Amino acid sequence: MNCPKKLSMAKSLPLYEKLIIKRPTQRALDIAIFILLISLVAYRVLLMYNHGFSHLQTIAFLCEFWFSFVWFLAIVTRWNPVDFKTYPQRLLKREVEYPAVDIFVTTADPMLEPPIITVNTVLSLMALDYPSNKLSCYVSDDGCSPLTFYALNEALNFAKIWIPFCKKYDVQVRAPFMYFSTPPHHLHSSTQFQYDWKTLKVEYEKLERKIKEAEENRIGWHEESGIDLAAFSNISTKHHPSIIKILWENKEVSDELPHLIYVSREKSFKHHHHYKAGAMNVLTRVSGVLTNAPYILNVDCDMFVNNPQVVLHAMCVFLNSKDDLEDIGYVQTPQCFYDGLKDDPFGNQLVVVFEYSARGIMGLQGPFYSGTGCFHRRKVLYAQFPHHTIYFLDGKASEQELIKTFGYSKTFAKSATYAFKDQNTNTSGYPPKGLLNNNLEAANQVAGCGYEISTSWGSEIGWMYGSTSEDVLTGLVIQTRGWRSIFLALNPPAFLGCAPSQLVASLTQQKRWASGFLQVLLNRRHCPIFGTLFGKLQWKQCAAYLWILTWGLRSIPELSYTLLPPYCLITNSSIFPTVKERAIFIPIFLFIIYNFQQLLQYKETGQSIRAWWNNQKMGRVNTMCAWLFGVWDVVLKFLGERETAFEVTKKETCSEINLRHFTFDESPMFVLGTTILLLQLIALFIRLERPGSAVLEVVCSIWLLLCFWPFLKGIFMFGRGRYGLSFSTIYKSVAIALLFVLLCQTTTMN
Ligand SMILES: O=c1ccn([C@@H]2O[C@H](COP(=O)(O)OP(=O)(O)O[C@H]3O[C@H](CO)[C@@H](O)[C@H](O)[C@H]3O)[C@@H](O)[C@H]2O)c(=O)[nH]1
Ligand SMILES: [Mn+2]
Repeated sequence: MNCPKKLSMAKSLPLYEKLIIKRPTQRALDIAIFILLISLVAYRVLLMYNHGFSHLQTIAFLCEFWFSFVWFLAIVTRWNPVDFKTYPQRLLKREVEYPAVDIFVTTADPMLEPPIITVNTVLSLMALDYPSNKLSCYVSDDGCSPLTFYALNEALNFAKIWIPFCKKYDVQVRAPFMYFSTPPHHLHSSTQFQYDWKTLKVEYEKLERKIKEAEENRIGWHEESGIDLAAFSNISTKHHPSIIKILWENKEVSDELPHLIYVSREKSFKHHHHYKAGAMNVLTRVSGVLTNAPYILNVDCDMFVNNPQVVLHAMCVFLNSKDDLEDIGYVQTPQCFYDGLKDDPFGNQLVVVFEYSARGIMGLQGPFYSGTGCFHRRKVLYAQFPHHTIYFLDGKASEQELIKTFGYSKTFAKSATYAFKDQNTNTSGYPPKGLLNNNLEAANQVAGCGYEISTSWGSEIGWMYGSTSEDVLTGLVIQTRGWRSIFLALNPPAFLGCAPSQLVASLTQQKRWASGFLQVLLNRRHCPIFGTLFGKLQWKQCAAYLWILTWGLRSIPELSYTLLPPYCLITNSSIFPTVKERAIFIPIFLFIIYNFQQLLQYKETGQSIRAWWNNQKMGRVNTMCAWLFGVWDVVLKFLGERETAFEVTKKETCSEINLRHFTFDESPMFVLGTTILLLQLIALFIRLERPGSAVLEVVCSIWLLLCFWPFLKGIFMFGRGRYGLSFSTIYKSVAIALLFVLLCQTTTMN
């Protein structure tokens, strides 16, 4: 950073501050729940001590012990909530040279991720409030699609009028589809504005139409487009050479357009491409030889910029003070969603998780890396340690060492040594001026699919391989080296994305996360426990990682616990204290206080009671259906049966979203959900026929029935397309439920 001496940094105001949030009620409730959980566990122990061993009690004991453990982790995670406030105005006053930022956007499939969505993301990024000559936008296209390429080209033409418009009128939402979805709010201000607004809207609609027509594959669009699509002809998306095209080069003018580069990495049947992590590593290298900015911002193709000042905010953290110990590795913004369905019917907007758990983690070593909306220091991705103490490779590393780590490209090795150098001499990246057009050859080389063989990519440097949640794994590795991170919850939110708007997509995403997390937990090289024992991961941070990484595993105790009430009702036994026992208050209070706390959290975050109920219901469905299958995927992988694939989430433009109903398909996840529902029905029916003393068991069963109610609707909607469950799902579920009843009866006979 070229900071003039006269401007004494020490005296100037800080660029960001940490604010402690006090939540005494939440803490008290957390503790109360923990004490009740422990009491329940103690109750089981005493019971078995007095009445001897019982299978039923042992299962309950194990489950409740596990719930207490997870609750403990949750308390540690959210005990110290904090907030960070950044002051970009102060940064603007300091006469500093802004560092360059390389922006990465990933897209993988033009069918699941319509190009118009990607185009909007790219347009919003190119229009960021930051000197354009310091920004380079790289788009990775794993679908190697001429359509995406064409859409980007068209978008570029539109960008030439869109970006000046945004800057002139200080537009807040810079994704055109969003901007034009509402009438301009100062339409009446000036005739010039009205005129510009209308012109831009017409132009945007033209762009939309062109992309749509190409999508519908109107004959001749290839030729008519006037764009050279030869590189895309006669290739398979899974097997093709790398295609790198510089769509726009900024000629060092700060109010022009930023660089725009299209990258489709080489793919071959012989080499594993490692999904998103692989794409990110290619982008890291390609940008390394072309622009080599000291900071990297990455966003998914569906996350547009909602706060154009976000880069300035992030720089407030990175450039705060020269005297600061440089130990902040990345700055993460929360995943917020636009046009979320009312009352969060599929429980995937994660508002409460972000407000409570993420804020808590902010008070520890810092947020997990969550894959999108994150700024990294480049050298952090090259495995450097904080505080300039130890370099993964010191500045004097031999060429051989560099090549062994970073691969055979000499151009890249050289660029990496620049990245390691002090930030002070490296504000605009290497080479300091312009895009190195001559380096396209090197760029193609480092985008090759065999480039990483026997290098450290994916194991020590870059994005880590081995988990479909590459984001959490990569963040863990960084924090294990001692880096801290900072969470930037801006208002308005920095980025807005699109949450899956249908049940199947949502469950698939949950399944992938659960299996990805488990893969991190079981990773021999980098797991949080080793990170704390042998690395620099703080123990509380380790607890927070364990809290999230055990998501998938939670399905097993939860499913077992769910089977207990129907088992009791069918066999006329009991698992909870009876009305006559004073201990009955433990589960009752637990139930009341827990749900009260949840409700309070939904209220505090401005959500409805309905949203609470939907989330609590979907919590059960996600855990027992999606997460269980996530675990199953990992088991299969261990048995060598199959590779866990990264299934891309389907993105829909908001106009398509009108479904609040559950929709089903043939997935075995639905068999499980339906079986759980049927079991509760059977159990309650039996109980009606033969009243007994078990009361809480009945309550639990009814509660579960309500949670799985959409499946009952699914049965009734049988035969009505995707709103109903399929015949095969229903008969499989009936068979399993009957088998369970039969098993219950045989165990009682013995
Ligand atoms: O082979 C692949 C597969 C995916 N992607 C991209 O990865 C991103 C995330 O994929 P998506 O299907 O949207 O997954 P989500 O579950 O919505 O993503 C969340 O979870 C992922 C890890 O599970 C993180 O990587 C993401 O950043 C985070 O938003 C998208 O931009 C994809 O285009 C690729 O580039 N190549
Ligand atoms: Mn996504």
